[in-house]
Amino acid sequence: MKSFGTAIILAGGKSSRMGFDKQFIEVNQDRLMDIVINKLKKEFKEIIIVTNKPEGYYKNQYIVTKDIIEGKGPLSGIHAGLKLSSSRYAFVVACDMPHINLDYIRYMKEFIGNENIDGSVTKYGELVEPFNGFYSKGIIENIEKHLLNQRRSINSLLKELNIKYVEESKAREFSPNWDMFINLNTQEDLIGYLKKID
Ligand SMILES: Nc1nc2c(ncn2[C@@H]2O[C@H](COP(=O)(O)OP(=O)(O)OP(=O)(O)O)[C@@H](O)[C@H]2O)c(=O)[nH]1
Ligand SMILES: [Mg+2]
Repeated sequence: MKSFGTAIILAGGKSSRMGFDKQFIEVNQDRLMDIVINKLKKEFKEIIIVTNKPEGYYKNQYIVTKDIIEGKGPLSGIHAGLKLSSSRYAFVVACDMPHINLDYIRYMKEFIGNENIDGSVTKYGELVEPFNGFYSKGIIENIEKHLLNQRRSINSLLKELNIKYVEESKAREFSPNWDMFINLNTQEDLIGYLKKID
């Protein structure tokens, strides 16, 4: 089994704050998702999209799948993605995070190395950034138990697992303004992003 050959993109949310489906946002006629996918392809052989609209994708370039435990938020997506992953650790990102940082991804791979952990994510003050992180295929059952107990929080699950944390100061060396963790929740977020890339 490969160690780090897989990236999972979560695209099964309701986009309630954005008001239209975030997975199909277009930037200069390209789908934002395609920009994300094309960057990830440089570092990952296997791309898995976990979506609630599989019909919206061409399936020859990547794996397209749906939640198995539906309607429980991002952990549902991580769960379905890990099930199909052929790698020991999968990189997990949200469909609305445009600033994929390949240098940071490479750093995280080395940081994990051969260690036997449940995942690796980045600290942010007292909080953690659950995306732009690596998760082990070994936590599938942990996620199932968590969701069956009606617990949806990734952060509360992480507290129960063996996670290796990257310090915020280290991550800031790669992304001083924290861009690589920015996600587009609202139309204001999207407008701000479009202005910046102009
Ligand atoms: N597969 C899957 N992905 C999800 C689910 N809920 C959220 N996501 C994804 O997780 C990421 C982070 O979620 P949010 O930023 O809260 O997105 P969202 O839930 O669509 O947006 P809001 O409705 O505004 O909260 C996004 O990439 C979502 O597409 C889900 O139930 N299943
Ligand atoms: Mg949400």
